Amino acid sequence: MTVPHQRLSPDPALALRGLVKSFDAKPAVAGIDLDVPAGSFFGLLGPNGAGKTTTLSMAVGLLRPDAGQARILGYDVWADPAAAKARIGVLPDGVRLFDRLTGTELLAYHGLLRGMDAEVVDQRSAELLDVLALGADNRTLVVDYSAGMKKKIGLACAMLHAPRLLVLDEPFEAVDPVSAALIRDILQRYVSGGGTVVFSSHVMAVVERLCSHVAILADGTIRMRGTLAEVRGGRSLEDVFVEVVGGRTATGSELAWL
Ligand SMILES: Nc1ncnc2c1ncn2[C@@H]1O[C@H](COP(=O)(O)OP(=O)(O)OP(=O)(O)O)[C@@H](O)[C@H]1O
Repeated sequence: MTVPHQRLSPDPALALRGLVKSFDAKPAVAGIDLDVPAGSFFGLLGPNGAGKTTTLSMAVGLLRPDAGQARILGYDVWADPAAAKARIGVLPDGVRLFDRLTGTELLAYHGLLRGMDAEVVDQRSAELLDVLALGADNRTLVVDYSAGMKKKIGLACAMLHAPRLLVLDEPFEAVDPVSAALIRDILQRYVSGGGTVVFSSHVMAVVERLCSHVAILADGTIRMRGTLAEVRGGRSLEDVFVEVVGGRTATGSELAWL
């Protein structure tokens, strides 16, 4: 099932202009312009090393670009970081968390850092832990969580302050199918309520199922973008993806020694 386009407003939730980033003179992102419509469920696809994490990190103010601009709901991420960051929730790559805390403590820390009322934090964090099946009274430290549980607590931290835009780096990676279905459901409801989600993924089925819009990245540039239907053009997303990124097919003679 694809999600219908929801209440798209004319101002993009996220606007990237001319983003460029190199590491040791090697371009990782080579000039990206992208508008993510407000109310959309936006999937960023690309092979390993395409520049997805680098792009999203620059988009949310975690990594300074060599050139270019990122605006979140009209606020420049680098010129007006407080206003921009107040409006987003981010699940970064690798989810670096203060992990010597329980889930409840970590959420309290995030909520209070954002200036939220302690009672609201308590009530929302209990609800998030419950909905994400992490257990509101779980005394396990986050450092001892499984990879999938860490993803889920990272997502809870990103959602706690009810941001208008969620930017999620591979939210479904390492997550079991039951939890993935749960996360899909939560995100679909969030978008139905007017929120915007941008996420990177390698899982075509998830992107096909959830996204209203898709962009395919390769070698630090956007190769294709549009609504899901436009990008697919009546084919499977996987076929389009492989064609766009120039997939290599095995001849059968490789690894003969194996
Ligand atoms: N901190 C860094 N230092 C040096 N090179 C980096 C750094 N971060 C990313 N790169 C390089 O930039 C390129 C893009 O990496 P990036 O992590 O953005 O890709 P990605 O599309 O997210 O890949 P994946 O799907 O494997 O997570 C790669 O060639 C990577 O090696």
